[in-house]
Amino acid sequence: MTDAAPLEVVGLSKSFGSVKALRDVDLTVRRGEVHGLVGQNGSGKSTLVKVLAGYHAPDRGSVIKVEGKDLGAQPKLRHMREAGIAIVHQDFGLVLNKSVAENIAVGSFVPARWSRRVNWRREEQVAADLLSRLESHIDPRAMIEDLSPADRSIVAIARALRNQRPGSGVIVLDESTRALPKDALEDFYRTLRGVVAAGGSALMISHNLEEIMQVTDRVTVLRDGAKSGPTMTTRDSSEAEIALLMLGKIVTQDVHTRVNESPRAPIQVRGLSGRLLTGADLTVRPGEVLGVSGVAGSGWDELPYLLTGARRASSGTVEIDGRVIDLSTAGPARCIAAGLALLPEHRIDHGLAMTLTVAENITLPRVRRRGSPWHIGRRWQRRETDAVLDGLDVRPRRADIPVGQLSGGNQQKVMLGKWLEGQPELLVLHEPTQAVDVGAREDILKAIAAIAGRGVAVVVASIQPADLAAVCNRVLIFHSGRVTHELFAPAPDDIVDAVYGGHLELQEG
Ligand SMILES: Nc1ncnc2c1ncn2[C@@H]1O[C@H](COP(=O)(O)OP(=O)(O)OP(=O)(O)O)[C@@H](O)[C@H]1O
Repeated sequence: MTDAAPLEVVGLSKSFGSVKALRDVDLTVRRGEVHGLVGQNGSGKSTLVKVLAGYHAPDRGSVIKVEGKDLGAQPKLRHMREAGIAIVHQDFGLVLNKSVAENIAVGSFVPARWSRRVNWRREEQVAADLLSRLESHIDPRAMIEDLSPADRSIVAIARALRNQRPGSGVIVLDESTRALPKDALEDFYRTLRGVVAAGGSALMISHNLEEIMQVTDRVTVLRDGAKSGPTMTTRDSSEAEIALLMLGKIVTQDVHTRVNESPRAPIQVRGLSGRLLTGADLTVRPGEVLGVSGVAGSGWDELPYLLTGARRASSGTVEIDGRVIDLSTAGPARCIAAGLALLPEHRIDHGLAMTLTVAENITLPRVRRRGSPWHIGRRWQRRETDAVLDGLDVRPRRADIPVGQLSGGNQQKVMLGKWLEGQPELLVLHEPTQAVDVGAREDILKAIAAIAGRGVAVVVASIQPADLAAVCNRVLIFHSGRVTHELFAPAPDDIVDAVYGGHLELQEG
């Protein structure tokens, strides 16, 4: 082992045409540390990860050293991997219908020289050894889909360690914990601490400043592609100080935006069943923000899709203004026509058309109604687009570029903006503040309250207790496919208790 840092980046720049995504960034990850990397949406974090993954070539003059070795001008994925840089992506990137050993082996297994066969017994042993290094007893033959979220996260770390010698290498955690429920986070953090205690290192990218404070040893802040202030020792700084360096302004993390409900007839959902939900009944009033949450596998996260026709329900109806829609037969088109709108969790696959422009994405739901077969009409499109770009501070403020060129958080704002400009009867949002920085989170929560204030019934499905507490008039908690708790204007701790505590009775309103 050398005295050199496991990772040292010097003068790293990356341009996309005229956009300078990274400007002269210096960053050193020390041995045995968890190094936090934070920044506003669009500040260059993903670009830095993609350079470290060998996906983007950095601009000329940038230097990347691993264990003191300069990786040259255009390091590729293979060079990064061999040098011991491993990326753990959001949602872990595991193949659900493959085994633990197969997932750990992906991209790394060595087929036999002549037969080209993979020796799966050997791969299972490799997986077992890695897992035992992490003090885990997960069966290498188990299918990923049968594992808990906590165990999946440990498999992802084991896979990252596969090409690293003990006591060296850097695991890059690219918002890896975003979708992890609270009860799985402790296991993940414990495993990570074990890795760095054994001399490994980690670079953790996260929008969750509470997590950054809890887990990291030092933290670097990016702003507009450049370093904002020197790298700080985490315990000598604070969330407020980091947020100020990120955004250049003070933000209230404790947002409170609940609105008053309208007296109009409520939307009634009856007997909604799917793969996990079993006969859910719920009522949402126009102007109300209703939260839904629960542990993994309890059905709460299926509800947004069943309720909006994005996934066919096995049974269930929704009644809006006296019209009853059978959710076991109605598809998305009928549901949209009836005023049901969905902001899905996976924006790339389900929420946005990546090659269409920002303006086209924002106005898409209303093109048919507002335009004609001969003429779409640019003026209303420009008005709606400007309202979203300004209201949610989308950066860069460009209507004409493909939405795929925006950073993840800015894409999230566009996807939300698409529905904010309409007037659906019921807006269902799944993890609406994912991928956004603390400043944008405040803007998004206020925007949700504002649309409810216009008389729209809103459902927010989330595992973030602070988000639910900030905007919801009421929160339903699911266990085993059923509603077990109904909380009125709850505090975040009430939600955590109801999700992870014992089964309480339905609270009185
Ligand atoms: N392929 C690309 N073409 C053009 N511009 C790009 C491309 N990829 C990123 N950018 C721009 O580079 C800048 C940095 O984006 P990046 O995705 O690195 O930000 P980020 O800090 O990861 O943001 P977020 O927190 O929202 O994920 C943004 O202005 C973005 O629009």
